Amino acid sequence: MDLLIVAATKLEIPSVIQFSKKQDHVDVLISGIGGVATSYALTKALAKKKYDLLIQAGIAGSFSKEMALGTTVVVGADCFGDLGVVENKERKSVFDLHLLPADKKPFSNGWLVNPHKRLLKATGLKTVRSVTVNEISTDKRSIAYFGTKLEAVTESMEGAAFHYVALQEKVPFLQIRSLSNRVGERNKARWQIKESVLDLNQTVLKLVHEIRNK
Ligand SMILES: O=C(O)c1cccc(C(=O)CC[C@H]2O[C@@H](n3cnc4c(=O)[nH]cnc43)[C@H](O)[C@@H]2O)c1
Repeated sequence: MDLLIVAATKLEIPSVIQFSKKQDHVDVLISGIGGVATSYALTKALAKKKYDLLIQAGIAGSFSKEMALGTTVVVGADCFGDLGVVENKERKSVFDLHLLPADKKPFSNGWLVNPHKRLLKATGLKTVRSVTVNEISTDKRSIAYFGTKLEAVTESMEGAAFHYVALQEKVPFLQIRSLSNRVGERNKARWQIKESVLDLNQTVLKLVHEIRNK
């Protein structure tokens, strides 16, 4: 099984990188931060080589007040959270604006849904919704919109781009995210980057072993 592990930065997957160096069938792609960099790097990688599974691994902001930082989750559905307009203090998506039909492939009701339910279940992780943004959310209205209205648990800057390319290219995929901070918390002293990176790497490595031994 040929596996590609994608991360925005090297800092997020140090142990996975070390592990992949000793493996013939595990490649790592450091895509860069953001959706554009991720789409470009992943599309290029998939044009060069056929993969059986793609795993995106990264840290993320959390909208949940209950889940502990350092917890790792799997993303069942992602969306481009800030693709649209804020008009009279109200956020509207490109689907609300009727610029794009909400069910136009690869979207399902505006979401980029992971259809590989068995894979999601096999992770043993909590499956959550996530939003992808270009601008990290800091204001209360955006946080309430994404966390309460869209019921997202995590926020990243790459997830939806990863889902979009994987769905379009019809390659099975998993997006694994570890909660490093509460969305809106800009004091990095209150982030738990070390803990989330550790849990993320342990989780991804365990998952890779399990998938390959099936
Ligand atoms: O400073 C460090 O030591 C360090 C270690 C690992 C990763 C980083 C990053 O800056 C990763 C950036 C990456 O993280 C995602 N992220 C994390 N929190 C949020 C958030 O609240 N809202 C949106 N995205 C978030 C994002 O995907 C970034 O690409 C630093």
